[in-house]
Amino acid sequence: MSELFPLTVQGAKVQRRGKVLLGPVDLTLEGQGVTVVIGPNGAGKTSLLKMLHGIVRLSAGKVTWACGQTEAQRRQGFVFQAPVMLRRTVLENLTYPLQLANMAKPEAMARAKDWTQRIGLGDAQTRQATVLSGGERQKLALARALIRDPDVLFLDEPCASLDGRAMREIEEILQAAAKSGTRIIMSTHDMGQARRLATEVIFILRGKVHEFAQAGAFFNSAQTVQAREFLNGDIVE
Ligand SMILES: Nc1ncnc2c1ncn2[C@@H]1O[C@H](COP(=O)(O)OP(=O)(O)OP(=O)(O)O)[C@@H](O)[C@H]1O
Repeated sequence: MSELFPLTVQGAKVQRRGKVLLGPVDLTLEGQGVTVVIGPNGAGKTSLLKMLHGIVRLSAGKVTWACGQTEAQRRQGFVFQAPVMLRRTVLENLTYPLQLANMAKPEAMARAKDWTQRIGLGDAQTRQATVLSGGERQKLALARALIRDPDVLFLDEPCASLDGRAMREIEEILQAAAKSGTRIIMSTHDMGQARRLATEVIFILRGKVHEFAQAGAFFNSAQTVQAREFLNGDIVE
C-alpha cells in the first residue's frame, strides 16, 4: 500500500457567501500520532477537519495526500459530532459499512459481534440503534468507523456532552486505535482530553491556524499570547 502521508495543505480557504470561514491554511501533517484541534467556539475546528477530509469545497488552495485523493478517501473515516444511526439494530449498523465494502456476510457478522463486545454493547446487539443513549451512540459511531480499519480517522468532538465514564471508554478505544497504527485527527473543547490524547496540537483562532506544535511544547510553553490565554481558561475571541 502506498504512503498516505504527508498530508499537505497549501493556501487552502473555505468561503461561504463571500465570507472566509477558514484559511488560508498552510499545514503539513506527518503519519504518526494523534493531532488534536482546539480553539474557541466558531473558530473553525469542524471546518478544518472537513477540509482535511475533503468534504468541503475550497475557494482557493489545495489539500494533497501523498498517495492521491481517491486512495486517501477510501482509507479515511469520519465521526461527526451528532452521528446519524441507521434505523436498524446495533449489529446491522456495524455490518452495513462492511457489506458496502463487499465483505462476505459471515465475516462481517463476526467482526460486528467482536466490536459490540469491545464497545461494551455485547448485550445490546439486537437493540435498535436509534434508542441508544448518547454515550452508547457515540461508541457505536466510533466502532462503525473503526470496523473498516481506516488508516486515518477524523473525529469532531467525539465526547461532546458525555459523562466521565463514556468519555473514558471512548478515549480508551481511541488510544487502542492509535496504538495499533490508526492516525487520529480530532477536535475537542475539553482541555483535559486534549492533554490526555494529543501528540500534537493545532490551535485555531478566527479561522486561522494560530499555532501548530508538539503537545508537550504547546501545553508547557505555548508561543502566542492567545494560546496561553486559551489554556488558562480566559475568553479568547
Ligand atoms: N455552511 C456554513 N455556512 C455559513 N457559515 C458557516 C457554515 N459552516 C460553518 N460556518 C461558520 O464558520 C465558522 C466556523 O465554524 P466551525 O463549525 O468550523 O467552528 P468550530 O470551531 O467547529 O465551532 P464549535 O466549537 O462551536 O463547534 C463559524 O462562524 C460558523 O458559524
